[in-house]
Amino acid sequence: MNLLTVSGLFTRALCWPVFFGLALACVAALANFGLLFLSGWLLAGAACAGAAGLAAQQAFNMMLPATGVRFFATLRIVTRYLERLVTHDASLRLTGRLRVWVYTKLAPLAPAGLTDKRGGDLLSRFVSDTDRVGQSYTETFIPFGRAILCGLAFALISGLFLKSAGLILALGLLVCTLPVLMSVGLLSAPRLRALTTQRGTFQAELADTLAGLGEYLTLGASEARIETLDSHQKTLQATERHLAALESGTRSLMTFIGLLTTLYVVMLAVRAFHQGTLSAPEIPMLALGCLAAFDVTQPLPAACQAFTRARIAAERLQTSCNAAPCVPAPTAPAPALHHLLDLIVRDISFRYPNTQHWVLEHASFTIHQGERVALVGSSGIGKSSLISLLSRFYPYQGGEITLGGQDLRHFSTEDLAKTLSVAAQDFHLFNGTIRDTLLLANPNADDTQMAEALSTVHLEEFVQHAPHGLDTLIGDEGLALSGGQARRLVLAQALLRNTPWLILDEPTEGLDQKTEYALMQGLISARPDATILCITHRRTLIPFMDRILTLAGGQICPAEEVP
Ligand SMILES: Nc1ncnc2c1ncn2[C@@H]1O[C@H](COP(=O)(O)OP(=O)(O)OP(=O)(O)O)[C@@H](O)[C@H]1O
Repeated sequence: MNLLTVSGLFTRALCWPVFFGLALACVAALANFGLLFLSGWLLAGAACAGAAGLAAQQAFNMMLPATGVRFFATLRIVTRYLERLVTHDASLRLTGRLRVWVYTKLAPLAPAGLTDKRGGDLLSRFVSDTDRVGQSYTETFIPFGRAILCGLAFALISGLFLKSAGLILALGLLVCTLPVLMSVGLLSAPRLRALTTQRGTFQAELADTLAGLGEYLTLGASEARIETLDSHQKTLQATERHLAALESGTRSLMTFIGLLTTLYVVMLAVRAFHQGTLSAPEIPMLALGCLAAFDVTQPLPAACQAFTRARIAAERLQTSCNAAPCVPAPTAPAPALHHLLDLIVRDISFRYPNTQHWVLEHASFTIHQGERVALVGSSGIGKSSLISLLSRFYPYQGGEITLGGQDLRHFSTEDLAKTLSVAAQDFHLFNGTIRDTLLLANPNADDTQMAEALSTVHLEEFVQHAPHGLDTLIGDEGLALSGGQARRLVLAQALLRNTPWLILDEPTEGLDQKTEYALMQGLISARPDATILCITHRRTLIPFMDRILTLAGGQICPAEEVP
């Protein structure tokens, strides 16, 4: 994606508002020019008539130009207001569409494609970069479009009164827009690129710091962390200062060019007056018109920097969004499943992307529908990795997995989620209420179903005593819950989804033996027909299972002849 392909989003959705905004911006600039142009003529005309005696004073028509001045003043206010309204609305809508587009590109990359990215940096790309690209139309297209169109119109209008003045004005505007802006563009580009990287790093560091604040405090590393953040901030500020100095310096240079041009126009006008080709009131009229004309060049240095920022942001979004998903989405719709949802893993080999170590090597096993199977094995042997494969988070390099007679590769993760519920070991709880958390798993669940699921995982009493019952906030990552309560809430989510398969990764970790026993009993009586694959290190869970599979050396023991 670059700014041109973003214009695909732009042309489809927002073509008219943006062009309407440009038209309004041009009318506002023309009204400003007309106001000063006419005011200059009116004041000088009135002064000349006053000096020429009573007859001239009475002959001078004050009303018509004064009405014109009022008209231009009102038009300028109204069109400026409307322009802001239309262009900001267009910009916000474009940013919104861009964010949806970026989300649809990023979502299929998770989780495998995002493991090497920092959360804060991704957030910065998702929020700031989309903002920059979304606003590029109003921050760059409008000022440049207005400067070109109105610059031409101002030169033409001035040229109608004095040809040479029109030419000089056009030349002055051209010098302002071309060489000056090109140099500011070239000088700013490396700093803007550095600024984007520095800001991304700063936001990533800040996000990490906030997420791990507790750990930094307990490890006594908070001071060092603050110093790191402070130094990042100072670097950012230095780059921003440099860019601001460049922008204001350019604006001053443009003002200077504007004044020189005006001075030259005045000299030309005075000469024309002496030659009798221009009236006296037309001299200040051309001078003020010339000054007003340079108003449209003032936003251009900022627009130039905004364009470079947007281009860099578009490149960064392109890098993030154009990565191919680690697990390609199936091209055909989800296949029809057999009545029996047997899982057959045949000769599977798997290693993580960019690693050499095989986690699974020619592993085979079968789990029939309705079975309850424990998966055991030493820490780090690959049990959770196997679950990730079943959830289609990672691709496997060899072998075949079928579920209900269909190749797992033909399912999207969304289709698979209708059959499998996974209560993972490294679960994530969003900040919200207990109700929000449960509704996330099943948006149609009513209070009775939620109460049943909570009772099965032995959280009913906890929720009853919680300050706001189901509407109690659980905090970031379930911070307001104990480890065991958080895990049981995740189990309640899995139960509420009511899928035929339940995959539980260490479901009773952090629970005392009595609660563990009661929970497993409750779970099995709540879902007697569910097929359960349960990863566990705990011997106490084994009696609840029909059989045990052991993962060792990348293979499943006992080795099975898989059909
Ligand atoms: N995203 C990843 N990228 C690269 N290697 C990984 C990744 N996740 C896990 N691993 C590696 O794969 C191996 C298996 O890890 P896995 O989490 O599946 O083990 P486990 O059997 O579930 O361990 P535990 O019982 O401690 O939870 C480990 O060596 C681990 O370092």
